Amino acid sequence: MVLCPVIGKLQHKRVVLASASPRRQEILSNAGLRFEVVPSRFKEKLHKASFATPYAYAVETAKQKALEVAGRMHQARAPASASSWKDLRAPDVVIGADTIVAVGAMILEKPVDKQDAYRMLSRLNGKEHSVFTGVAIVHCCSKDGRLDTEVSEFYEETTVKFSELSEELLWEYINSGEPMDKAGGYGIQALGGMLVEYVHGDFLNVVGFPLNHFCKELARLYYPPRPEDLRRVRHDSIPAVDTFENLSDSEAAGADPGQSAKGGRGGEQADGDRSQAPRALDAALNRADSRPRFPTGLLELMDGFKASKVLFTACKLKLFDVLKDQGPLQAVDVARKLSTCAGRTEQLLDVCAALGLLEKTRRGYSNTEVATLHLVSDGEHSLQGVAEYNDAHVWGVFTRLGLAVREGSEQTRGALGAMEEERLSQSRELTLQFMRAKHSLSKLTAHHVATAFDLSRFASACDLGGCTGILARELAQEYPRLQVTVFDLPEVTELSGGFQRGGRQTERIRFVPGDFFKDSLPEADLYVLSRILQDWPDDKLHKLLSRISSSCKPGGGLLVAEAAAEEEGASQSPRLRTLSAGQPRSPDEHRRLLQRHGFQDVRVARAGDLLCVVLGTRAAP
Ligand SMILES: Cc1cn([C@@H]2O[C@H](COP(=O)(O)OP(=O)(O)OP(=O)(O)O)[C@@H](O)[C@H]2O)c(=O)[nH]c1=O
Repeated sequence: MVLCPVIGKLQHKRVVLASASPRRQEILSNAGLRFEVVPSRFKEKLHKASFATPYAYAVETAKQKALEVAGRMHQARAPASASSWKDLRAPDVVIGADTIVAVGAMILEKPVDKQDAYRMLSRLNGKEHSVFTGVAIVHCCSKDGRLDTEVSEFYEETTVKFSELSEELLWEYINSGEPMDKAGGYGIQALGGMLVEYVHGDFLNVVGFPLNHFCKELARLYYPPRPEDLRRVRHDSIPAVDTFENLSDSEAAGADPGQSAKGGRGGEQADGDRSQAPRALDAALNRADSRPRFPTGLLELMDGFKASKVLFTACKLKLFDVLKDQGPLQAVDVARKLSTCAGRTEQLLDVCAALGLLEKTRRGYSNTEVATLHLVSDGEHSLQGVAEYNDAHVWGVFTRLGLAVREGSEQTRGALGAMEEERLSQSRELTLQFMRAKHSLSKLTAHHVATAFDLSRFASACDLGGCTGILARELAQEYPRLQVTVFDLPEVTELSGGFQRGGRQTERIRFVPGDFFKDSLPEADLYVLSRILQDWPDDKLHKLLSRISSSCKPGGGLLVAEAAAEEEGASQSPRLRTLSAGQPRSPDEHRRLLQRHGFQDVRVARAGDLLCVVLGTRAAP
């Protein structure tokens, strides 16, 4: 995965493709680049004879295309302008490209009509020619209202050989209409591919964009040190989220108490910051001298809470639901539908787009695939419940983290993740929120847990802390003989009815209220603990395992599914660890834990990306 980080360098920038070519758009979006399309109005009218080589012409045309768009967008943002771009951030990067076909010194562009296409194709017939694409990457920066640009340019050459083609075939091809919007009068990616005997070089370069060279150029711009560029270091934080730094409404102020001290970088100033050409910055960051490397990961961590809050807020406002039903929508229309402030809504939408949750095009904002799948409330795989619970509860719990660490008291231990415990004393609404969160997470993992091992030898199972019964349903579906008991606190089992869907297997599932620390456990051949141990500190965990061990018959089983830590002693990713009160454990540590409590033949398997699943058999006492 060499290319992703390179493309990722542009992730938080406003990138504009100054091209109407659908092929370029496709090549770049397939590569994972997020950008807007603003076709250039630059007329391809440079005097060809004044260029020493065909590629010099292509490069200059590409540059003029990109500069025209950068200039137009910059001007449109001027206060006097009536343009709809006025309120938008200026582009950080504008990409222009120009593809030409060259036979010797002759340059062929797009044919103007069928006769022109015929002239071009006849010239190419049976011969080798070169396809050049010139590319310009223009980094823009607004200084005192003036547009400052830094241009990187390059070209790529590919050699193409046409077969000997009959007149009839050429005309048939011309009449297909394909040649008309393509340099040299052919499209190698479609019917034109049949005319081609061989290609030497980058195929995508012929199609319209040399992706490989582009990535190398980005790597050159963003990674290696260049001593002449080591002029200054700037902090290029998470720009998209910075957008909210000058929020003045009370919610934002509460979320970021330190923001007023930062001196609120507003629109123009922030633009100037983030629009810096990357070379000076990144080269400086990678310098080989004694200065430390730029702590990008650390700074992202510092800002991570803002991104979470943006996501929670968008979910709470039902932003993704509105866009699912009615998108794409412009910011004002979203604001109208949500009854929110238009300016702030636009900021929220832009940040969501920068975070990859929304797509922004000229037609407006729409959900990305991940938002459609996981952030729309009624989706089968919706994680809205997790967002809602984290926002309503976990967020507040974590604000007491300092106190919890200092005092270590029972009341504040929840700040380290023992949500279960804290939930007990809370309201019915909070219990429901917790259940919705667990329900949506279980939906993601239940199938993996149920199928990590062949459990068909067990006739009955008891899912301890099984909440809404998602895993129980999956187990019952997977093992047609299996009777499953869901054992959870009375306030949970009481509310679990609201989460049930009908289905043949439900008669094999029963819900039993109880506390696994106090009440006797229902009888079962197999006990299941899915994402339970991580919520408890060692003393409670050993108490629970020893109770299970006493209830389990020899030959019975214990199936444990937990967030996976990579290896011995390795900690889990922060994403997982923040949910845990207990220690993160590696698969081997889980194995030893089960062995210590009388289980043998302990086997370990991975379940999806998230969980490790451990199965042990109760030895005879
Ligand atoms: C040889 C070849 C070219 N093309 C297309 O030819 C256009 C070149 O014209 P351009 O002037 O560089 O681009 P444009 O289409 O006018 O767009 P713009 O960048 O806005 O000027 C681009 O489309 C290319 O994909 C193909 O699709 N397949 C091929 O095999």
